[in-house]
Parts: sequence; C-alpha cells; structure tokens
Amino acid sequence: MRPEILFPLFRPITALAGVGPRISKLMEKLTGEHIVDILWHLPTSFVDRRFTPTIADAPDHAIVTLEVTVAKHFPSRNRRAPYKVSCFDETGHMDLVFFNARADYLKKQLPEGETRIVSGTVERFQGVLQMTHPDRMGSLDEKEDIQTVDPVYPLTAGVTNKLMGKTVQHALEQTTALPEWLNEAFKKVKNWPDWQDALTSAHHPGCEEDLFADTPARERLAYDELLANQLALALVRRTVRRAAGRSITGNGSLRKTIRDALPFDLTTSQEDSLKEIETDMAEPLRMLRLLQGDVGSGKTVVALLSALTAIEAGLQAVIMAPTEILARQHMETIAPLLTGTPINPILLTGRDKGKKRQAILEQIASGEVQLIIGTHALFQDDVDFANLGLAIIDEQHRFGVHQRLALASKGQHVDVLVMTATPIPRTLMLTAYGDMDVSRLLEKPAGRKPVDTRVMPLAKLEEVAFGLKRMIDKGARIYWVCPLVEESDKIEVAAAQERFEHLQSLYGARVGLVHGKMKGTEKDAVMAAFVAGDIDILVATTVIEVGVNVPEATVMIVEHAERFGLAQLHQLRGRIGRGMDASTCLLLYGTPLSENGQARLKIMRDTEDGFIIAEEDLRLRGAGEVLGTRQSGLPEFKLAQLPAHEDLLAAARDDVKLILEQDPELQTERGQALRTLLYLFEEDASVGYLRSG
Ligand SMILES: Nc1ncnc2c1ncn2[C@@H]1O[C@H](COP(=O)(O)OP(=O)(O)OP(=O)(O)O)[C@@H](O)[C@H]1O
Repeated sequence: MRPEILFPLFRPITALAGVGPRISKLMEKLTGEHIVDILWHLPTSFVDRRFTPTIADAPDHAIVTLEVTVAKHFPSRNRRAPYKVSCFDETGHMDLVFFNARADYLKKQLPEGETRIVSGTVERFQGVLQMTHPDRMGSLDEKEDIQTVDPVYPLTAGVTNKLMGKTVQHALEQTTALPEWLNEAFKKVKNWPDWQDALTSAHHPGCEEDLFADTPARERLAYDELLANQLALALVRRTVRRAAGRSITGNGSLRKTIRDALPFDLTTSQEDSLKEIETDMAEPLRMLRLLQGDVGSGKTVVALLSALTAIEAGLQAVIMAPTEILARQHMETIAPLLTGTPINPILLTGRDKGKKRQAILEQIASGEVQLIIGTHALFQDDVDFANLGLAIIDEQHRFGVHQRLALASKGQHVDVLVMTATPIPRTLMLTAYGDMDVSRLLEKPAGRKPVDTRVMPLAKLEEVAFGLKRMIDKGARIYWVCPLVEESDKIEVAAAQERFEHLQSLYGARVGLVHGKMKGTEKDAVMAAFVAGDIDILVATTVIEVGVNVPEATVMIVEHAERFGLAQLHQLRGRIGRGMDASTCLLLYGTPLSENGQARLKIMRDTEDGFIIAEEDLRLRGAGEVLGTRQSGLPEFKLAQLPAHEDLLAAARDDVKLILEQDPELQTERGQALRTLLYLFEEDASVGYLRSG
C-alpha cells in the first residue's frame, strides 16, 4: 500500500485545475497520467521577461516587458490583414499586432486610454517597434507576475507552454515536505535542498545555468531517482539470491559429447563464461547472471552447454526467445547438435494451440522432456515444469526485472541466465541489470572478416539493385531491409511489399519477403528457403533484426538507414559477417541528412564494435533513446541524465549497499523514508520484498 502522504500525487492529472478530459489525454502522452508525472516534467529552457526597457530603448528581436498606454485599436480591414493596437510611452510609439484576432477579446484586454503590461518579442518594422502576439498581457497590478522568468517545457500539439506552466504550478501546490531519505551528511556535503525545494527550483530556472544537470536541485532529483532504481534492484537481487537455490553440477557427460561434436573450438570468452555459469550453478544459491555478447559472438553454444549442465543433474532447462523465428532457429541449431545424445528438445511457441499445446504441456509437466525451447509464451501461467533447474532467457531487451523474477518463481530454486546481444554501455548496465552478475563474450569467433560498410544516398538505390546481380552470380545471399516506419506498421509492410515486387521484377523467384504481419508458417517457409539457399534475396522489415543466424548471408542493404537507431543498425548488420566469408553492408540514406544523422552513419561505417557504437549513441542521443523506444526494455529515467549523472549512479549504488547492510528491512526512520522513495518512483513491486513494518 502506497503511503498516505503520497496519495495526492498519485491522483490523475484531471484532479488539477484546468485539466479536463481532453487536455489530460494530450498531456498524458507527454508526461504520464498522475500528478507526480507532471512534477517530473522539467523545463528545458526559459524565457526571461525581466528586461523592461522603454519603447525607444527596446532592442530589435529582444524579449521585453513594456509598460505602455493603449492609444487606439485598428481592426483588420480584411481577413489577411492584421489587427493593430497602437500604444505609447513617454519615449515613443509602438504597435501590438494580432492575426485572426477576436476584436471583443482585445478590446477588453487592451482598453483605450489605459496603461497595460505587455511582454513578448519585439522587432522594428519600417522604423516602428512591433510586438506580434504578446506572450503575456495584463494590468499594472499583474506587472510583477508577468515580469518574471517563464520556464519553457517540452510540449505536444494542443498543449501550450502557458497551460503546461500553470499545470506544473498546480501540481507543485499538491506536494508536501516528505521525510528525508538521503543521508544527511551526504546531502550537506553536496549542498542539496530538500525534495520539495529541489522540485520547486528545478521548475523555476532563473538563468541558463539553472537548467544544467549539475545544479543542486537537478542533481538531487536525479539522485533520488537513481537511488530508487538501485535500491529496487538490490532488493530484487537479495530476494532471488536469498531464496535457497540448489547446487547443480552434473557429471559432464552430455557436455563432453556436444563439445566433441562441435566443428570449432570455443573462444576464450565462451570458456570463461561457461566456467562462471557452472560455478554459479554449483553454488547452493540461486544464479542470476547476464551473458552479454555482441552480435554473432556465439551465445547459443554457451546457452546449450549451460542447459546440459542442468540436464545432466536430472533437471529440466528452458531456453526462451523473444520471437517465434528465433525460437524456431534455436531449435534448428540445437536439435542437430543433440543427435548423439538421448536428449530430445521440444519446441513450444504461441502458435501451438489446443490439443497440441496440451500435449506439449503434459510432457513438460511430467518431466518427459528435459530441454524446452520456446518463445516467451512459456512464461504464461499454464506452463508447469516437473523439475525446472535452469531458465535461459534470450532477452533482447524485452524482459524487465519483474518478469525475470516471475519466471524464476516457476520452479522453486531455478537458476536464471539472461542473454543479451545489445551492447549496453557500462552506465546503463548498472541501472538495468544492477541485480545481476555479468559474464561477457569479449571476442568473436576466430576467422571472421570485418564487414565492409558503405554509406550512400538513396538516389543510388536503382544502381544498387542492379549491382546485386554480380553478387548473386558469386553465390551471395542478401538481406534487403526496408525502412522503419514508426507511425504505421501498415505503411512499413506496404513499402516492403513494393520493394519485394521491384526486386522480383529484376531477379524473379529468387527473391523472398518476410514481414511482421505475415502468418508464422509463411514466415518460417520463407526463412527456411533463405537458409537453404533457394532464394538469394530476402526482403524484410526489422523482424530479422534480432538473432537471425544464416552464416552464408554476406550482403545487407538497409533503406533509410538514418531512421534506425544505431543499436538497431548494429543488430541488423550483425546478421552478416557471421561466417568465414567477407561481407558488405550498404546503408542508404534519405536526403537531406542532418548533421547528427551524418555523424551516426559515420560511426556505423567506422566501427563494428557494439560497445563503441552504444557509447557514441548514448552521447549523440541521450540515454532514454539509446535503444530506440521500440525495443528498449531499459529503464527510462525522467530526471537522471546519463551519462551526465554517471557519478551519482555510482554513489547511489554505494549508498544502497550501506543502507542494506545497516538496515536490511528498511525499518529505521530513514528506512521508512526510503520506502516512500520507492513508491514515489513507482518501484512498488520491490517494496513487497521487504518484511512489512
Ligand atoms: N567458438 C566458435 N567458433 C566458430 N564459430 C562459432 C563459435 N561459437 C559460435 N560460432 C558460430 O557463430 C555463429 C553465431 O553464433 P550465435 O548464433 O550463437 O551468435 P549470438 O551470440 O547468438 O549472436 P546474435 O545475438 O547476433 O544472435 C553461429 O553460426 C555459431 O555456430
């Protein structure tokens, strides 16, 4: 139960004056649905209205607040001409200019003969000072109120800055002082204000510096958020680790058979990671480990050998993939490797329905199958395992902390191994996986050749399409990736269909198409044809982005590469360069290409190192966007800015360690305040892992 003190902040934003159902719909998309979300919506700039020159002194293009007397109204002569109000002070004349004006409203606002305050941008037009659509107008009494610094907020269509500013103001009025959850000494050293004061000043920037990430107010709020994040992860971790695990060792027989059958030696990283995993599994504690390896680094073998460890010990193992294609692919890679063993893996996906699903479920529940491969559908409630020992989640950023926990609770002592290909910058690692131990696959299998990446304008598309002939003649297999259309899957599919037909007109039946709207079985058939080499060109939307493994494919063309996130491009490009042959990637961009867009494609051309790409992406786009909203499962911070607040993250992590050592159940006064903090940042679930009190 959320503490009472926070109730007012978790009311819907419609509880605020001026926010009706229509406005709330618009605003919600931008902020979130609760009053607290409005508080987190910080200004990104400000307008300083404190400059009060006379009409004669007002510089061109400046934002000024003027005290003027209204002389006369000149209504517009026709619809296109502006409505003008001429005004003066002791130094000269000026015009207030309005388009599409409502005369009655202006007459009331600016009565002839009276002195008014107007604030806005001025310019000189044929020698006369003009202010077009003043931002603020009011009587002399309102002077102080107008002549201030207005915060400027990120906005959305239908929500003006004025409305947003007022709404924030009303939201701030709903706050009360909260019990302090910071360590007082630390707060003092940092010279940070109380929570409520920090919020107020963050929303009232007086100068540009106030918008910087390193003001005491912004730092404090960022720290609060990071502290909540780190504390929640630590609680999750403690809960999982505390839950008695079991020691799983196995006799190594299955692993030996498979290793002997592999056509390659494992890389040093694969060996090291396996050792770490096996050590964890052997411990009587639960494993919660992340296996991080760049695209094509060979995570699947590590997963399989880990699964066999559990199976040797008489337990079941499950490997879960984020998509149907991937689950199927895992099955196809793994099943042949197991032919020399008594292990028969089984596939369960969302596509299995009715009787078939029932039959599979029974085999899983009876313990008849030891290795289960599937989509995240395995995670559904009706799946019972006889004796699950290890859950491997190929996550690709679609699994959150709480889902990981829920899965682990499927078996009493299940070890959990999460695999991810997305290179997560070190900074974000702590925030997303602070609850896990990490193994890394640092190198790629020997013998891989670098991918030759080229960047060129879309104008060359036709040339590129023709050029494929030479490649096909040499036996190349080619991915053609169609543009991402964020707003509409329909348009995306239509574009893919069109490109497919275009390429078909050139290359006939050797072209295939796969997109997200196709039926599963259709997708499988096309993929299988591509794997078998029955088609040479696979036109695809981003469904092929994650994990698809066709080592023979050596060419990739990406249309409108500038629309993709860097991490996504990296994932896509990771589909080639997976075998021994040299590969080529052509990134086609639409023009004009922004400076930022150029910089991003240049990174893709210059490096294949996922970590460098991710760090650069973070630098160019900011943490929230790194992985593209579409596939990101990373926490998006509202107040903390990474990497700017990286040092605060480290401090929060240390702080949490101390807190949990000294007050493991958060029972002290500060502990209670920290519980409030968790609720404030909606880390509610983690509070459940505390003894009540
Ligand atoms: N040690 C190795 N030596 C040579 N080839 C290897 C080695 N380990 C794995 N491979 C091969 O490398 C290819 C890529 O491996 P895998 O599919 O496991 O990559 P991955 O880490 O899952 O990458 P992605 O995240 O891109 O799917 C496979 O064809 C696999 O058989």
